[in-house]
Amino acid sequence: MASCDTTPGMRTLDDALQTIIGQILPLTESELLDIAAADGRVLSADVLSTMSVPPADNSAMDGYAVRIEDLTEYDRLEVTQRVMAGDPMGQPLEPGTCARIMTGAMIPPGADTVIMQEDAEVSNDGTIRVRAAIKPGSNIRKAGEEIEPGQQVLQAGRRLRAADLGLLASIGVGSVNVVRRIRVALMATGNELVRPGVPLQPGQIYESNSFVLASLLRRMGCEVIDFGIINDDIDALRQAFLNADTQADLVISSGGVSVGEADLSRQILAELGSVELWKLAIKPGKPFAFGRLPTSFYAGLPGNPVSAMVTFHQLVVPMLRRLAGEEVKPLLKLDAMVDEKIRKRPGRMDFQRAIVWKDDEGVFRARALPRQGSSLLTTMSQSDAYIVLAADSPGVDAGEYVKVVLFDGLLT
Ligand SMILES: Nc1nc2c(c(=O)[nH]1)N[C@H]1C(S)=C(S)[C@@H](COP(=O)(O)OP(=O)(O)OC[C@H]3O[C@@H](n4cnc5c(N)ncnc54)[C@H](O)[C@@H]3O)O[C@H]1N2
Ligand code: MOO
Repeated sequence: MASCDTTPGMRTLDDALQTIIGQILPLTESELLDIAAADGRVLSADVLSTMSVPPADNSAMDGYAVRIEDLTEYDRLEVTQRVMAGDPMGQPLEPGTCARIMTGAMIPPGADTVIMQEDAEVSNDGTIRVRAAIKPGSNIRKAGEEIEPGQQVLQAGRRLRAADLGLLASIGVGSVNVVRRIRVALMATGNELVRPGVPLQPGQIYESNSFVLASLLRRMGCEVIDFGIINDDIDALRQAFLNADTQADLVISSGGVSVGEADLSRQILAELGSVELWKLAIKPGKPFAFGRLPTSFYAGLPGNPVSAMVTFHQLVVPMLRRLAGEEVKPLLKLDAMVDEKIRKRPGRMDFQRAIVWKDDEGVFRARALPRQGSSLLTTMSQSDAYIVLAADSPGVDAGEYVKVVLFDGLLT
């Protein structure tokens, strides 16, 4: 029978997130940036359009601008003008005439419908005959049909995506106010750690967490202040925490948050500020700590590389979103069928690394990697999703459905 994880004092992930969201207030400082430079940044103010989009009625097709009633009154229409996209307004349409028009060109006064050229038969005498039944108003994009003056196009708290930058450009906005970059101090703790590039001595390992975390932080638009490796020495750690606190909005360390004799991070956090959370019912990531330093927040990630990533995704990303004034929404979870059984000990919510694909019948399938140790960084590199198993779940059998969170959906 599966035994339970009975670690005392473990908080659920939801409970922890509530504490974090409740304690953190969004930053209030902002900066004005060109829209190209604002990619991935968070708007600090609503953006309202001062103009109509499109600015004028224009053609959605290459063809002929006509007056719809002329189609019943005249067998052929004379092409009397030609309007291209970018041209000034054409001449008013006289009865029995039409305008050659290109996609994006302004509709001349009097015209109310565009015939696509495939529906027009062109004669050498400069007239056309319309071959198809046409609905009045066809192929015209009306001024303001997408955006009207005064309309809010983007809301404060929006993390700008590619389409948003285009949208801003389309209403003539060249620069926007965004929340200033969140400054994050990053440190890796542990006497065993060395940076790649030097040979390992017995007992040492290469430090990898800060490379992973710095990459994730930059993807979130943060300014990373890298404090490198700090030894398990109480004075060195205290000094690093104090320095980091003066420079950053959020201090993140990895390692040293568990219960071992060199696990000093929490001790220093308690001494300099307050421990608001410690020990979560998640696997991996149990020893995660959250608290306050004199002027910044602190997140203590477990040293195991997978634990550090899982806690970053589940807890640090919401912290960063909250600091930036974004709405913190639950992650989108998909249902996928497992093709092999998964066993788990009840007690902690489990984040198993998995491969996800769609089978020939269109069903999402997931398979947990065979090894799930929290020290195995290869499992993060070789997978594309987390299978999320509830704390009380004993696991699932082959053919049952599980919840999966795709790494792509994590936006980091
Ligand atoms: N008696 C107990 N021991 C442990 C418990 C427990 O509940 N009781 N929890 C285990 C769990 S779960 C985790 S997770 C780890 C986390 O411990 P720490 O956060 O204190 O991390 P360390 O002990 O410093 O390191 C753990 C592991 O990760 C390696 N590491 C650390 N930093 C890095 C880095 N920057 N890059 C690469 N690898 C790193 C480190 O060498 C250790 O092997 O505690 C368990 N123990
Ligand atoms: O929580 Mo630890 O992160 O299980 O390995």
